[in-house]
Amino acid sequence: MVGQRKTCWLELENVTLRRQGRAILQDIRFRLDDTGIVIVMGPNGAGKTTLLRAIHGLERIRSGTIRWCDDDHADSLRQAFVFQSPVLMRRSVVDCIAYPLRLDGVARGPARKAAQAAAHEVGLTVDLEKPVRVLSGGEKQKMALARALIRAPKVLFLDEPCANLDGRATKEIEETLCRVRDTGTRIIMSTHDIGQARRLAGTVLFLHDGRLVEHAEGTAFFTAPKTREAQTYLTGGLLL
Ligand SMILES: Nc1ncnc2c1ncn2[C@@H]1O[C@H](COP(=O)(O)OP(=O)(O)OP(=O)(O)O)[C@@H](O)[C@H]1O
Repeated sequence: MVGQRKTCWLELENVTLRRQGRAILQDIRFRLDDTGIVIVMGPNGAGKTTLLRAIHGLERIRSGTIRWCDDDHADSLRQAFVFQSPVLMRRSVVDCIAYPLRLDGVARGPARKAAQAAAHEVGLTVDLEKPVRVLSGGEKQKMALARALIRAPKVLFLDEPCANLDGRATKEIEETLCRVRDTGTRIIMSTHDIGQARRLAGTVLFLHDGRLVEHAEGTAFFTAPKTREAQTYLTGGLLL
C-alpha cells in the first residue's frame, strides 16, 4: 500500500461538477500511478472534455478533491492543454508556436528558434512564416501540439487531438505523443477513436453519463471490459 502511494501522481476523490442544475460529473474517483498515456473514453456528452478541463483547473468543481501527488508539486503544475479546436492567433505559424515562450519573457530570436525545433518535432513541415489561419486541419493540430510542447510540460492534456484528421496526420501525432510520453511527460487525452485508444492507452478511464464506469489498464480494457457499458461501446452498440 505504501509503495503504491509513492507512485500515484494524480488522485481524484468524489469529484462532482454541476452546470445549470445538472450533474455533469458525478462522484469521480480514481488514482493514476501509471506512466503510460491515460485515455478518456465514452460516448458524446459523457463528460470527457469537462473532466479534462476540471483536472487542468479550467472548471470549478462543486465538491470533491483533485490532488497532484508528485513529490515535486510545482513540477506537476507545469501543464499544457491542446483543445479540440486549436486557439488561433493573427500571427505567423512560428510566432504562434513561440507565443508561450514570449509570455515567459524569452526574447523573440531564441523563442522563434525553439518554435522551429518544436515544429520539426511534431512533423510540421509547412513554411513557418505563413499566417496560421491558412493551415489545414491536421497542420493546425500539429501547430497546437508544438505550441503546447514548447515549454516542456510535465502534464499534457489533449481533447480529441485527431478528430477529423486523416490516417497519416493521426499517425504522426500519435508518434509524437509516444515520444513525449517516453520523455516522462504525463498525457491525459480524450478520444472517440477506439483504434487510437487501443494503440495508445496505458490506462483507460471510461465515462458514461458523467460517471466513471470503468478504470482499467489499457490491454485489459480492450480484451476484457468488465462493464456492460464498456462492452456495448467497444462493440459499436449505442449507449442510451
Ligand atoms: N457550461 C456548460 N453548461 C451546461 N452544460 C454543459 C456545459 N459544459 C458542458 N455541458 C454539458 O455537459 C455534458 C458533458 O459535456 P462534455 O463536453 O464534457 O462531454 P464529452 O464527453 O466531451 O462529449 P463529446 O464527445 O461530444 O465531445 C454535455 O451534456 C454538455 O452539454
